[in-house]
Formats: sequence, C-alpha cells, structure tokens
Amino acid sequence: MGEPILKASDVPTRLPANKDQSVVKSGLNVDRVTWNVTCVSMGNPHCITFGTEGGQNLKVDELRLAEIGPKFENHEVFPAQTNTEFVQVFTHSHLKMHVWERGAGATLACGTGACAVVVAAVLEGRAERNCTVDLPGGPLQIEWREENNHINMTGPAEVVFCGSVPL
Ligand SMILES: N[C@H](CCC[C@H](N)C(=O)O)C(=O)O
Repeated sequence: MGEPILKASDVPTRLPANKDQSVVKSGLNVDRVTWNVTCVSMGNPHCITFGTEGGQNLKVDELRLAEIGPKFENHEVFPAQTNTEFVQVFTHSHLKMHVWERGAGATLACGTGACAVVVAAVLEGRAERNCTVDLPGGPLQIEWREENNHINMTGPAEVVFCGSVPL
C-alpha cells in the first residue's frame, strides 16, 4: 500500500502540527466535544480517532456513524474533506474499526483506512506494527514495516455487489 504521509499540509489538514509536522492525538472539536485524532494520508486523507478527550475506549458498534461521520468529513480543518476511522482497541495487535468514507459514507471495508488506522495506533503507542483490523466486511492483516516504511495489507477479496450502468 506504499508509505504513509504524515506532514499535516500534505494530508491535508489545518490542525496544528507537532514539531515533526505530524498531527498525532490532536484535539478536534465536533459538536462541542473534543475528539483525539491522528491524521494520515495514504494518498487520500484519513482522520483516525480512538475516542474523545478523557473518554472511555470507543465501542464502535454503539456509535451513531451516519450522524457523526459527515461532521468529520466536512470539518473546516480538512480542506479536501476526509475519510474517518473510529477505532476500538482489543489488544496491541487486534483492532476494530468503522469507517465513514469521504463521498460515500459508511462502507463495509476500506483498505487505505485500515492501513491508516495501524499507522495511527502505532504513533499513539496503542498497538504494534502488525495488527488484525476487524471491519464490518471482515478482518484484514496490516503490517507497517519498520525497515522500509511500507505497509502491507493481507486479506480476502469478496464480491458484495453486481450491477450494470446504462451509458
Ligand atoms: N475505498 C478505498 C478508499 C477510498 C477512499 C475515498 N473515500 C477517498 O476519499 O479517497 C480503499 O479501500 O482504500
């Protein structure tokens, strides 16, 4: 999946960056609630959150994704809008995510999102570089390799829909 891009202006996000120009565990205000977010581009922008400031570990099944997703997607700090991943941590190598995709909404899976989630989890000290990430469509194995900074994604591909479009 290539290398993650962490420089705030390249993600792109207007959130204040750390000294190394990355946005890791920054506060993002959504409806007067502060969420801790990490921003990662995989060629497309991702905002990853493990929960609100001072809040409990997220329970992603309990989130009202359709209500909150668009508020992240269209937040003023994301000039190109953003994909958003809400993440629950089971162990240092087992995560669960729900995704709200830019321009699409809730989807069953998002490969770049799963990769961005593991990068964010490592940067926040929540997980190891090799994780199983559960998505609504099934699990993916993601490894962010230390030796070359590249991310490997392993998992099945499933047909979920067939259709035709008259042109
Ligand atoms: N579904 C794709 C990513 C699409 C992200 C798209 N919503 C964007 O904003 O670029 C994936 O599995 O990697």
